[in-house]
Amino acid sequence: MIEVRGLTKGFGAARVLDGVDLSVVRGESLVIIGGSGAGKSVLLRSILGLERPDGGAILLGGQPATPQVRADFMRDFGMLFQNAALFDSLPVWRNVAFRLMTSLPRAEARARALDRLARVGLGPEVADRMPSELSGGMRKRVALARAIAADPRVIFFDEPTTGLDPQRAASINALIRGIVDETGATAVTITHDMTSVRSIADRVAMLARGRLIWQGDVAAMDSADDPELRGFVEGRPLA
Ligand SMILES: Nc1ncnc2c1ncn2[C@@H]1O[C@H](COP(=O)(O)OP(=O)(O)OP(=O)(O)O)[C@@H](O)[C@H]1O
Repeated sequence: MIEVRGLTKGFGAARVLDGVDLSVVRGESLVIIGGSGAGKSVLLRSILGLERPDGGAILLGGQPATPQVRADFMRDFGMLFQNAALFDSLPVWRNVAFRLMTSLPRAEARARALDRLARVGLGPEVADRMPSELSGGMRKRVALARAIAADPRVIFFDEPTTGLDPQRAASINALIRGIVDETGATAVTITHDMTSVRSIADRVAMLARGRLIWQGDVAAMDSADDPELRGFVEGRPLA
């Protein structure tokens, strides 16, 4: 579904990505972990075409990511941004239906929005409220409903649990896993929340020093002996 080959990207003298190789297989849930500043966002932004890599290649659905290939790919993708990124001037249902409004009549778009809100545990009474009237956890749910509004085949989750208490984080993790299982969508998540990793991932890739230093099934993570991965997973203080 997504293939990254030898990706490099630097800012000034700093080389953030130094030859990243990554394959995301259709239908899998891949979680990319790594410390703050490791380059997770730069990698995600490069895949999305928001960052211009210095070198390497990105393939989407097996084809080099030309503007046309990227445009086709983007038609089928959903994204949950770290800060929810809702439009403050639009009521909740319009936020959820945002991408549907051009292709569906208003009443159908609203019905779809209500369905997706129900899917993430929010009742119809939330639909006409403004984002500013919601708690952080509810805003994340609305953003999740928006991400799945158009039945995407690929969904990106950027730090989905940041700023949530452990129980609300657990419900977002469970929702994400449920959506991936039910829809068969391919999911790519970046996070440093190990609880998220264990709830969401089929496979884990760890980014450090500009490279993916470990990749494997989530079940293999705890028995892997890579010292950097061990330190991260166990939350050991940095030397
Ligand atoms: N536009 C930019 N200009 C200059 N430096 C940048 C830019 N974007 C990212 N960087 C640098 O690239 C490095 C990686 O940043 P990135 O945001 O990808 O890290 P991250 O792994 O997502 O971290 P976090 O977990 O804290 O969000 C950082 O050192 C950052 O300062």
